[in-house]
Amino acid sequence: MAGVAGRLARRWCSGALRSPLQVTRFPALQLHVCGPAMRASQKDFENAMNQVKLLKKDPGNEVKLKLYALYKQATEGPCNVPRPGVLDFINKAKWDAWHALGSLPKETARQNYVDLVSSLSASSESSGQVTPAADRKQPGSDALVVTSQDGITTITLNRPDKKNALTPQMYHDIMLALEAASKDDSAITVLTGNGDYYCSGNDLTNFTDIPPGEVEERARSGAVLLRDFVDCFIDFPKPLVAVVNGPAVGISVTLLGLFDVVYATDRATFHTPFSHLGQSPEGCSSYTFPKMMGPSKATEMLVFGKKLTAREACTQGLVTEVFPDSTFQKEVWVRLKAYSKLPPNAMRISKQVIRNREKEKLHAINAEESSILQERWLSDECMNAIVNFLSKKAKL
Ligand SMILES: CCCCC/C=C/C(=O)SCCNC(=O)CCNC(=O)[C@H](O)C(C)(C)COP(=O)(O)OP(=O)(O)OC[C@H]1O[C@@H](n2cnc3c(N)ncnc32)[C@H](O)[C@@H]1OP(=O)(O)O
Repeated sequence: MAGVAGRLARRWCSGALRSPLQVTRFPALQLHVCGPAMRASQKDFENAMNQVKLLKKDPGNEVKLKLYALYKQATEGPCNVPRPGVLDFINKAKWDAWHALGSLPKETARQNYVDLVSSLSASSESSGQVTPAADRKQPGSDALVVTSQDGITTITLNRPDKKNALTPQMYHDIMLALEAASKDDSAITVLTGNGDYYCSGNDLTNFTDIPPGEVEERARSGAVLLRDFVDCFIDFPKPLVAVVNGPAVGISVTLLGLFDVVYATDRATFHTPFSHLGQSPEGCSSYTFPKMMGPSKATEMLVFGKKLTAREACTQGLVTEVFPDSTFQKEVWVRLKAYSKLPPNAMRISKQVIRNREKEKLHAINAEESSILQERWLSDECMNAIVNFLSKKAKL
């Protein structure tokens, strides 16, 4: 079973449903799924398990019990374990729901599960996404969700409570997801965020808990990670689209210069507070930003940390188009679905013709920026800025 799906199923089976009155919070993500298939395959089933994780609205305990029962029936067959004791209310409710399915065949339970999830997803406020790609290697944590549908592979940052700040695990998972997306049969790849933020950049707590003797080594390995990460964006062979669903900070902004198209909600802002953090630009922005907006506008952003509105970012060429927040998801996904029907090889080749002109240059810039940043991470300015952030967080 795919990692995310497995974790989800385990969570459901092992206590997410803590009390019949307790509501499990689901991360907010707009989604829309295919209608019910005539006969659900194992892949459909795994996709459905991933979709449950992205439901915008909590489906309520009754539906969750139904999902639990169908999941158990589909994977283990009829319930023939002893009924939990009368005081074990939660497990008894789960057992009852499963037992009520009697001898329903596994295939039918699987189909019913898929149909139920599909109806929940369709009724959820939605736009244009999602069928997780069950045959791809799933990332190592729930902080990233990869889905594939309608010729579009979507990589969603899924740490909304931390404004989708990027942990080392997430950098690795994004690299894996890009690698898989470059080889799958989708025509377009999308990066987006779940929740009110697109991404708040590097997780600043990445700088904590470093033993004194290991600071240099951490800076060195951080620079290697950064370089590898950005290289994946430089080399990505298919059209890469950023669906910027909210404010973006730091590396999530600089990387936009390596995307082919950037769509933003009018609620988005673009902020690169590198000097405030004692750091320096990465993601090839020292090259792409001056190229797209001219050196002085780039300096305002990258050196003085001026935060741009979505409309300003669009005027500066960083954003392709801005949409009203109320229709953002709908309009963007309709557009992307139409683009994804274009001949994929032609799109891939056209992208490469554009990118190949400066690939070498971008790699060299990435290497240089990473090495400068490695030095910056060791500076007092940087250390102080991180301590500042962490003390505010700790309300010191
Ligand atoms: C190896 C590769 C290195 C690549 C180099 C990359 C560099 C960069 O990306 S530099 C940019 C780093 N990012 C930042 O400086 C942003 C820091 N965060 C903030 O300024 C704010 O949190 C905010 C403006 C993004 C949101 O403010 P607000 O709406 O007031 O929400 P909170 O501050 O309460 O945030 C909620 C929750 O999320 C945590 N959080 C947000 N961003 C980060 C982050 N970048 N790193 C770590 N944690 C973050 C925040 O601490 C709150 O957590 P709790 O207090 O636990 O609820």
